[in-house]
Amino acid sequence: MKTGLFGGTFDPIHHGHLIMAEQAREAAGLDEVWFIPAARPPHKSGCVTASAEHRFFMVQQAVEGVPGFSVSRIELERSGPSYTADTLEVLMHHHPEREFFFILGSDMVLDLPRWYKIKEILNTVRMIGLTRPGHDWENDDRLPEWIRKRLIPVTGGIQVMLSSTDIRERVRTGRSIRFLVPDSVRRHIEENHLYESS
Ligand SMILES: Nc1ncnc2c1ncn2[C@@H]1O[C@H](COP(=O)(O)OP(=O)(O)OP(=O)(O)O)[C@@H](O)[C@H]1O
Ligand SMILES: O=C(O)c1ccc[n+]([C@@H]2O[C@H](COP(=O)([O-])O)[C@@H](O)[C@H]2O)c1
Repeated sequence: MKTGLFGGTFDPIHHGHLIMAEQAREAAGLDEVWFIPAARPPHKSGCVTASAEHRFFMVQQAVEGVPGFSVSRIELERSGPSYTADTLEVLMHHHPEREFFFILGSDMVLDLPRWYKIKEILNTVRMIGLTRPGHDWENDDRLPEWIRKRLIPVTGGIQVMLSSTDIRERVRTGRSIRFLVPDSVRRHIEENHLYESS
């Protein structure tokens, strides 16, 4: 069974994430996509705003009732930085019958050389790299060949100019986030006064 793993901070999840997950699913013929909120994203320490539980809950709301999409608590139940290599090791151990793919946007593709145990990760899974406006990894010479050849590029699809940073900034300055995030996520943000102060 082909399973896409979509790791992220999801602070909060937005429609850009959902659209890219769907494009990855379609392009690589994935049977399932598991969203994996990072408890402590390795390269974002200090800039995560909502708690891991709030971020998990919002992802859960966003994927509820979507066939093939689900959310995993695996990184919330572990202490220390949420290294992808550690997550993959556990998942491969528990699900030897599955073929895993890791889904990421092009800004993160360019960050791959800095990841913990990146060689081991790329020996284990292939990565599905989706184009994010402003980050063109395919024409970027800085990306080494040994990483490039483990990437499945998804280009020419729908590109969404949305980021969690934009959403947080909109909430903080009292602007609308309607249609940028699922309604259930927007309600959770409002009811819990998330992102109202910087
Ligand atoms: N609009 C988008 N298009 C393509 N990829 C995206 C988009 N938004 C996020 N991603 C990808 O989703 C993954 C998780 O991203 P993350 O949860 O950090 O969201 P973000 O919008 O990048 O957040 P922030 O603005 O706080 O940095 C990363 O691989 C990132 O590249
Ligand atoms: O394992 C690493 O070294 C590593 C370094 C940076 C990011 N990641 C993972 O990449 C995913 C996207 O990260 P981010 O910071 O864009 O939310 C998320 O699952 C992170 O845990 C993983």
